[in-house]
Amino acid sequence: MLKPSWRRVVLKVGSALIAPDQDGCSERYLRPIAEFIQQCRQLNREVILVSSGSVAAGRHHFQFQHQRVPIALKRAMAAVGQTEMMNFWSRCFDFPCAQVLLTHGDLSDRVRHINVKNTLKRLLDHGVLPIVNENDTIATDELKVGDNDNLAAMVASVVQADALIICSDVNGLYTADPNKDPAAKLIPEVRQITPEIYALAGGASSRVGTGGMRTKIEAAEKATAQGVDTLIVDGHQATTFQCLLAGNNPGTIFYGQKIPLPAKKHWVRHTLRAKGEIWVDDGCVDALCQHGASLLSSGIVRVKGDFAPGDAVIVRCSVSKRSIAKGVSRFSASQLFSIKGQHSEKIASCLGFCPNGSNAVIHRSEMMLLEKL
Ligand SMILES: Nc1ncnc2c1ncn2[C@@H]1O[C@H](COP(=O)(O)OP(=O)(O)O)[C@@H](O)[C@H]1O
Ligand SMILES: N[C@@H](CCC(=O)OP(=O)(O)O)C(=O)O
Repeated sequence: MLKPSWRRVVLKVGSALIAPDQDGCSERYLRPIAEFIQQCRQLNREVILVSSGSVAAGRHHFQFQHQRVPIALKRAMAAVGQTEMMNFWSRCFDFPCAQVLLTHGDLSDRVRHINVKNTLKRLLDHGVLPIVNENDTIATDELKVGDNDNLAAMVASVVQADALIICSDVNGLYTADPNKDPAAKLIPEVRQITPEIYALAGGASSRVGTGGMRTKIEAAEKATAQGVDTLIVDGHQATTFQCLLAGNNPGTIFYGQKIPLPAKKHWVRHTLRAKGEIWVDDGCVDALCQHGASLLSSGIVRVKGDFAPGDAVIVRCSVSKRSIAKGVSRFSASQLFSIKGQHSEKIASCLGFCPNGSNAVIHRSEMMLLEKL
């Protein structure tokens, strides 16, 4: 479904397509995908490829039979598999390819985020195909995104893509995992991602897949919030790509929201990870939810976690215990311990200084109310 309005597309290719037999990269599925990329470019569409498969492609170099691979070995597999995968893609094209390896930290740090954005833009401007993957060789649990569906959605947001196409081993979202339930039915269109949609998702069934359907729905939620149409399609079938080029939907499409979130709020909501919690009283919940106010110290009753100024936190109602909002705290956890419950004018005397010249603990421009209360 290559809409005329889609000028920039992020294409995500899963491990099961890159190395289906875990015996190095296989041409079997990659040729039609490479042709699709070429055709998109001929139609003046910009493509950013997010390619999984470094671990699956590198696995055959290591004598290891068990299904659960220790993390140090996985990193080594990724190191060797990543070069094989890049070589493979490069051989498919007569234009240059660029390897872009990212971790979550590269996207959550504002300066690095802008560097990634500028680099991707330069590559596209010069006709180079960016090929993105997680930097699995160095990524730790804390640093990594963890799956390439979410990574692709974050990349789609960074490059302000119009569409995200997730090529998987299944042709879309079904009412249940079709590998387990033969009666499961394909859902061709999703307009709103609700808890009921999440409830349909099961895990990965292939030996090499990471997130299953859940991470694809998470990716669709991230991308559609910024107005990016998101498709899940079957990358095994060459007909999928003919169908896309003919302007048809071969799988499931999640429609981009008509009113996209502003970029900064999207980044707070969908890229930053919360490092702690600020619990607030009922009056404060009312001010945030009903009046769109900034969070002030007077409404804070409890602070959890160890966070620094500039870190994201979850705001919780101390009565209902529900998560109300996510935002960037302008104060550290230890500073908030000193000023919680105090009126804003007391901040300077409590702390001995006013850290940033502002009284708001979380400014409303850096706070997102959470829809799923
Ligand atoms: N509701 C569902 N609809 C479709 N597939 C589902 C669903 N729930 C779980 N799955 C599983 O998700 C798998 C795709 O995820 P995954 O193996 O991680 O693929 P990839 O490597 O492409 O990221 C499918 O093969 C399927 O078994
Ligand atoms: N970054 C990892 C892949 C992670 C991942 O999400 O895999 P997949 O579910 O196959 O898209 C790798 O290159 O092996």
